[in-house]
Amino acid sequence: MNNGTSTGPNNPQRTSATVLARVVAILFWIGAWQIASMAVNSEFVLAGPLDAAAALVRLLPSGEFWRSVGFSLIRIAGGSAIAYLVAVPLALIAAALPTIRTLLQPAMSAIKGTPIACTVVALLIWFGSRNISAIAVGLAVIPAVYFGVLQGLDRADPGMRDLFHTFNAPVPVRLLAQTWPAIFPYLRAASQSVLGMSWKAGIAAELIGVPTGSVGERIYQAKLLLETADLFAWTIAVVALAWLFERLALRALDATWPASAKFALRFRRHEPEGAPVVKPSIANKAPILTASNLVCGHNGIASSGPFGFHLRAGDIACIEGPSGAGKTTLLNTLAGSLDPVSGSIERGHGDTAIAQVYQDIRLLEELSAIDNVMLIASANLSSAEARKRLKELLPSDAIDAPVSALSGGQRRRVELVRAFAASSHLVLLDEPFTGLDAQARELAQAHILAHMEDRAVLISAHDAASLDLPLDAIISIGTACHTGSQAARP
Ligand SMILES: Nc1ncnc2c1ncn2[C@@H]1O[C@H](COP(=O)(O)OP(=O)(O)OP(=O)(O)O)[C@@H](O)[C@H]1O
Repeated sequence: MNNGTSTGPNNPQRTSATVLARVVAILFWIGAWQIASMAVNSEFVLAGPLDAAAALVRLLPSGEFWRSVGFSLIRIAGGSAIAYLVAVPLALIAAALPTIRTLLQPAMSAIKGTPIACTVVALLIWFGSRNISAIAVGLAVIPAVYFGVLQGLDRADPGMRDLFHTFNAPVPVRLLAQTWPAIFPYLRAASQSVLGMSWKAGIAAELIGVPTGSVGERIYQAKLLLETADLFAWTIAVVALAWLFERLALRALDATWPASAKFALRFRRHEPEGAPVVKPSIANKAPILTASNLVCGHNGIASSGPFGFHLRAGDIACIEGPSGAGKTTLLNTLAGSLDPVSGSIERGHGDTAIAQVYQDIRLLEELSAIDNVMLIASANLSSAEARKRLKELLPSDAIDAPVSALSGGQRRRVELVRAFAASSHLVLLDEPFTGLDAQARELAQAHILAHMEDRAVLISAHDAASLDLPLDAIISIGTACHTGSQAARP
């Protein structure tokens, strides 16, 4: 029976019960520690928690305590920060250049696999003891971050990569809005495991090198003088510092997404002053794009074609064919996301700019509809104009909400607005009306006609007759055999 009581993970009763259970568990172990120290009955061998707490209370007000903490904190935090600054760019370079990746692989694996204690002895000989913790921390953090980032890049969503590539987004936009979210979860997981460990590595290095003024030196002195209570007090302080450091660093990392995508809005592509949003039409209406004997497929295996057609400024053409005929494959080949199996695609302008609406939704889910549009839009398109265009197809309250909160049909309409907000010669639309009701479909078709200006538009559909658009050409793709026949514009 449902008595109205929430039983989910956010239930406050459950949360406070969980906290209480944890406190009880901690108290249990502190009690066990106290009983063990009372049984041993020697403060030198095993000081109890009360002795350690008393020692900590004695240490906390002393300037020497905070100077030692500051000494080690600067080196451990500094070593970690430098390690990130080295490892992230190295991973980006290694992901782009296989030779560099192969070259770095054994070095990173060796650093990762070598115990810190062994490394520290050599580091002491080379660099002395003063900054030993920073170097040891750097060596612990670099491989973890490097391999984490590399894994993120290897598993980056190829669809989002194609999106930024097809729309020819500037490099800073790609790095901040595509690369960063791809590596972010992997970097976070690596950071979670390595940041707490960095304190262990740093303090272990200080215990071996005993640099003057460090936490390691204070722990070493406590051990020499058999001040077990002080030893435990320093250990508690180090554990607390490591915990705090990890929490703050992870919070700072968490704050970077989706902030980085919003920051990327500053780097939108700038067209020359006063240039129209649409690229200037090609002289004499020469073809924007010509496909000759074009055979399309995946991994070198042909699935449709050969195609022969051309598209000129202002053309609206339809690729028509049943499910599985090869419409998406042809569009992705024209966009440059897939290589042709054979034949050629000639771009009339050399730099024929392409915008695309994909069959699967490709939006930055955490960003609003307006931010998704503005990220890709021509820098000459004002935010007010983008908002106006979105309002043609979406309710007002959907424009500033994260797109993850929109319906499938609404998200598709955001993609449509984005495609015509970008500066382009050719817009490829892959079944753009999927999931739209009759009225939304009508509005979407009107949006295309209102904003295509001098662009060519190539649109895929199962049946060209279902489109209420003035078509200049229909490219029909056959059924079972997947070989294409097409009617090029006369
Ligand atoms: N990534 C892939 N690797 C290998 N083959 C693929 C891949 N994607 C699609 N195919 C194959 O290519 C052929 C054409 O698929 P495509 O998605 O282009 O068809 P479509 O006409 O767009 O279909 P639909 O209308 O269902 O979207 C199909 O036989 C499909 O199985």
